[in-house]
Amino acid sequence: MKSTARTPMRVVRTPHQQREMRLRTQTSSESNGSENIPPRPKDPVSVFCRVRPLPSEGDLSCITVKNSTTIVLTPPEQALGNKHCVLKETQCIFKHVFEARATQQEVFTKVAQPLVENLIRGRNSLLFTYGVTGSGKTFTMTGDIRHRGIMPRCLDVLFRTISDYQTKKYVFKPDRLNGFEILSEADALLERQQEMNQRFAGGRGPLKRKDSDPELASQASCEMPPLQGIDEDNMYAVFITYVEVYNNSVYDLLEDGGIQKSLQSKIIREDANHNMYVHGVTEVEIKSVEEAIEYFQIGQKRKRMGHTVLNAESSRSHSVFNIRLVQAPTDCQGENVVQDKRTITVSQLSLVDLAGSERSSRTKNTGMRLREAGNINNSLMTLRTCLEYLRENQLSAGGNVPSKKVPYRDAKITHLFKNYFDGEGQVSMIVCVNPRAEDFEENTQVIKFAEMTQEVQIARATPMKADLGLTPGRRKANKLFKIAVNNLNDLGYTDAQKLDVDVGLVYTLGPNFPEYNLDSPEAEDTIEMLMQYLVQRIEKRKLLCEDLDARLDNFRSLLMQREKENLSLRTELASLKAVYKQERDRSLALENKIRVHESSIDVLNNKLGNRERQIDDLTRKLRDQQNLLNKKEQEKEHQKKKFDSKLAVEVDRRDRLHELKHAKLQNKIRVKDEKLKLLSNIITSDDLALAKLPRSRSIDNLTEDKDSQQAAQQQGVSGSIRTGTATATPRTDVYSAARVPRGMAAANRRHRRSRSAGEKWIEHRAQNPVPLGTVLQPYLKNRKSITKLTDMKDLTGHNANKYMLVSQEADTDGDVETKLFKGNIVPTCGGGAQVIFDDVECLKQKSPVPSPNRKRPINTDNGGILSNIGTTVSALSALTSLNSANDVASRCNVGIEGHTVKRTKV
Ligand SMILES: Nc1ncnc2c1ncn2[C@@H]1O[C@H](COP(=O)(O)OP(=O)(O)OP(=O)(O)O)[C@@H](O)[C@H]1O
Repeated sequence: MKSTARTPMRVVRTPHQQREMRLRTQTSSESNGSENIPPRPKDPVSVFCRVRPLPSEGDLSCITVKNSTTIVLTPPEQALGNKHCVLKETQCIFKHVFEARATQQEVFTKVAQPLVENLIRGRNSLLFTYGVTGSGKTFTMTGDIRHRGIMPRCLDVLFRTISDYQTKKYVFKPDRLNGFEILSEADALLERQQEMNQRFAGGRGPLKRKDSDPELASQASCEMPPLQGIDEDNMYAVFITYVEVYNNSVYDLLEDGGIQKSLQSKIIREDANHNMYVHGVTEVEIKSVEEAIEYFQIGQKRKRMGHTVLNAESSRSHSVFNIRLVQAPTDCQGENVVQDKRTITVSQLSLVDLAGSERSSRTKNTGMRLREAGNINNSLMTLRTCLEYLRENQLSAGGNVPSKKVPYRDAKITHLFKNYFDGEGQVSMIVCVNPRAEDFEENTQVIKFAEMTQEVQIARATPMKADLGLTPGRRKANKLFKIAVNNLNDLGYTDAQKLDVDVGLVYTLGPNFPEYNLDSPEAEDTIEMLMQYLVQRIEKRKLLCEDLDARLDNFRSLLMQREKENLSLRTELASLKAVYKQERDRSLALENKIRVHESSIDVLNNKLGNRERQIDDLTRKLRDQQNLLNKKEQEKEHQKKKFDSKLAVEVDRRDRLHELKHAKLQNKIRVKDEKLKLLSNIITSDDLALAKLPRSRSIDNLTEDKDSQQAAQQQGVSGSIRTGTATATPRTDVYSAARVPRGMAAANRRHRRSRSAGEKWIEHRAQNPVPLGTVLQPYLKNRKSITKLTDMKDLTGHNANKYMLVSQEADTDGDVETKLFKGNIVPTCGGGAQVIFDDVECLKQKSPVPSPNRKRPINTDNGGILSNIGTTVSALSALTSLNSANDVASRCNVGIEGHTVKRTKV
């Protein structure tokens, strides 16, 4: 188990954030005019001058090194003793002047070593060599096998310094945006394996180098002491890029994939920290100086091949060799890099070997060479212009003169180093001069430019380290712990290797830790004490391990038991799963069936719906038919009623006719009987003569009366009644006056009542009359209803003086006609009574169902219920039919005849 960091982490700002804050602070202070915040420290460009030895001993020198900082330029004429020379001697001062005898080591120590120290401390630096062709720029920067230049020495001293603090390969990985990301140990291991596979497969990958190249080894070995100032708690990795700027195009010299690809021009971009970089450049992680030199040589080779293809010269291009140092703090155990990208610090040392700066007129170049020279001059002129503008801007800062825009982008080489001049870092320049007289003029130009450059101020880079609040010296403690473990292992404590690193224990042992070095006596004491503690720890660990083993055995047996149970459960589970599968299949099949049935149910439901709709339609039709049938039935019933009433009327009429005939025959018989009686009386009477005439007359009259009455009845009731009414009275009067005892009973006038006196009615009507149901009803205040008039008492027994015969008839149209025959009951002298009709009322009730054959009466405003009331007797004769008259007459006759019969008996 690895312990976690005990010290709480502080909020850490990345270098970029720190730089941004610093720039912001500076901007605000400048804009506010505040003088509280001190201005950023600036250093001038460090310009060194190196004078190479004269190419040949016979050459005339025009440069004299006066002291370590000053040279004197002497015109060649003057050097030859020409007293009239126009040009004067010029004296130039530099930071340091290396005379011809100066060694590569001296140059490195003075110029490049501080830059490597900057690199280790996380600062950026730029070093470029400037001078005419053949002045020793490449010699100074690269050197040869025997005289190693600045670049290999930088790499050598760098690797010597960081050798114990290097990460494994691919822990830091370029993100192709000029930044880096941190891979975990596992990912880094995977990358390493892939690289190895590629190497064995012989495919694309890093260089395939020989393990020991004596030439390289000699070039790499400088035997310089490591530099101071390294952070021992950090882990480091070195990356290199090598590009060439030729004809204002940038080429990647380390790009894999053949010369054609290497000759593809790259573009320059700005990263998140405002640093310029070549986009897509090959960035190689190197772990030793030999590896770096080997890559450099590969680059050189590609450069030469490219120049052959392009028919160019090596001195016509600018070479940029970048050394990038990536560092990040280790974790609290000092073991691995903290997996936080923000903690990474990247510093860069750019070593630039510029092309020769001679004029084309002197070199007498033409064509291609002239164009090259033009480009070179242009880029160098741009460099010169940029530095001049920078100097002018810095000199006029705070004044009223507006600052000039520095034309970095006019040339690729200035564009690439824009951030050094504009931002921060350290810039150094070595002006290489060939002291021969022929180069006097160019040297003068170069030296003038170099002098001017010294006046350019560059902001000093401040070291930017991510402070995570971790204990310093943790890596040293880790190392001490591992030394102690190794020692114990050598002494036979094999368990010591199993101990986890405990840096806290190391801290507790030494009072001055971590000030002392690993090879100091204090460190040895610490290791001794550490070993003792670790021995105790190992013993305790052993005990604990034994206990753990016992527990493990127990646990194992328990585990085996559980495993067995698990196995049986698994078997059971498998069988259950099989059952479950079957059940699931069955359920799926059932579900499918259900789906099928559901769909068929849907179909049936649809059909049912259709059928129900059809049933509804048919029911509606049936109801219509039923209604039609009912109507027809009603009509039929109506017709039936109509015919029934007709039939009843007909039957009634026949019956009445029959009765009339019967009555007629009886009358005839009676008349004959009376005649016979009279005749017998006559025959038997003594006073035949006296009695003969009146009797015969009386009989004749009676006979005539009967006959005329019957005739009248045959002709019509109304006529008979009218006749009766008109004629009967005088005839009765005659009887009452002359023959009251034996003739027809005369009306007793004394019993006649006035109309104003109380009337008592005999209402003679059928047994079940048709109800009138009308509003207007005959008003009879005091009445007695009878249905038959069979006896005299029916007429006289109720003290009635009014008689009303109610007759109801239905005609063929279904109308009901009700007739009220009204008369006075007049007592006769013989004790009988006679009815004298004096009024007829006719009530006609129209059928509500009109007959299809019947024409509506014109006057039907009152619903045809009551058409006429109180018609007179004279009008009645015109309105009533023969049949009804017969009926009334026959019924009236009953009363009359009854009286007659009685009278006869009396
Ligand atoms: N300080 C020196 N000591 C000894 N030899 C030197 C020195 N400087 C240069 N030379 C020699 O001079 C020759 C030309 O030097 P070099 O190629 O470095 O010049 P250069 O300025 O790089 O030329 P170019 O601009 O063409 O690249 C080389 O053979 C080199 O060995």
